[in-house]
Amino acid sequence: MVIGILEVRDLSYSAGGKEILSHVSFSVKRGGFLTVIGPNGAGKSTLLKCAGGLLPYNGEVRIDGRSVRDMNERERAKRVAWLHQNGAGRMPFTVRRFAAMSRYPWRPVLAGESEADRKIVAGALARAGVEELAERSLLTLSGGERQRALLAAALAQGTDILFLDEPTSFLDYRQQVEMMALIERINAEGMMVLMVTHDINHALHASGEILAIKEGKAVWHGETDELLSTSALSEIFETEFKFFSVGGQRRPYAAPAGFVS
Ligand SMILES: Nc1ncnc2c1ncn2[C@@H]1O[C@H](COP(=O)(O)OP(=O)(O)OP(=O)(O)O)[C@@H](O)[C@H]1O
Repeated sequence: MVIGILEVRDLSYSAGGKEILSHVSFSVKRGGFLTVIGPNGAGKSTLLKCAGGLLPYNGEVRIDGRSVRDMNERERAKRVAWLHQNGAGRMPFTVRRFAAMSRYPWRPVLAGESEADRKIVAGALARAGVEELAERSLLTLSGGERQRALLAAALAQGTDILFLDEPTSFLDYRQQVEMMALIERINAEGMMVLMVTHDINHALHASGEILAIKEGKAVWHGETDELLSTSALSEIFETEFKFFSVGGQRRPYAAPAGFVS
């Protein structure tokens, strides 16, 4: 059996007198790409927050066999970088400064930026294509620029796991294409990705595996190709889906039948 870099076993979470996640289990291998899909309010973001150790949970989450519960914040930040939904992009820092701040788990407390930090930050800005924005304030960036700047900061953090919560929300089509291409490139370079998205086509085209959550329970988990050959997608979203093959594309596109005239 292949042991994943990220192992989630029997994960449950309750809040406000309600069970929001119920006994969810999955694992993601080193360098893998798993996307979590499901209807509004299914528990997807909560799942990400629990798996990243940001919320208290029942069950077990392990990274390379070590319980996330036993890690302090710096230890977790050495392993998992985040792009949060409506993330921290409204802070009054330049893109370079913000990316430099994300080196903190690797620095002794109160230590300044080292030459190695500066090189890593420069590399991250280049990988995310935001070198030209380096001295711009995050407050002045468009939505797409801000997402790339935040991704650069996540890369500068130097982790091998990336959590993405709706990375393309509020982006126009060109920015979505560029963002997803960047995420796929980062994954191809070896970063494990756990992504939540409402865009089923981003899930189908970028990820190796898909996990569907509904009312806090895992209702489907498998390789992305398997999802294309069943009625699972229609059942998950309770609306019929149709698939369209497009020349040159590895996988078909999916659309709710109600959208297709
Ligand atoms: N602290 C809390 N107290 C009460 N209810 C909560 C709390 N946190 C989350 N919930 C509820 O849990 C459910 C799951 O929320 P979550 O944000 O994880 O869903 P989601 O699948 O990411 O939704 P969406 O797709 O709409 O973003 C929602 O009904 C939400 O209101």
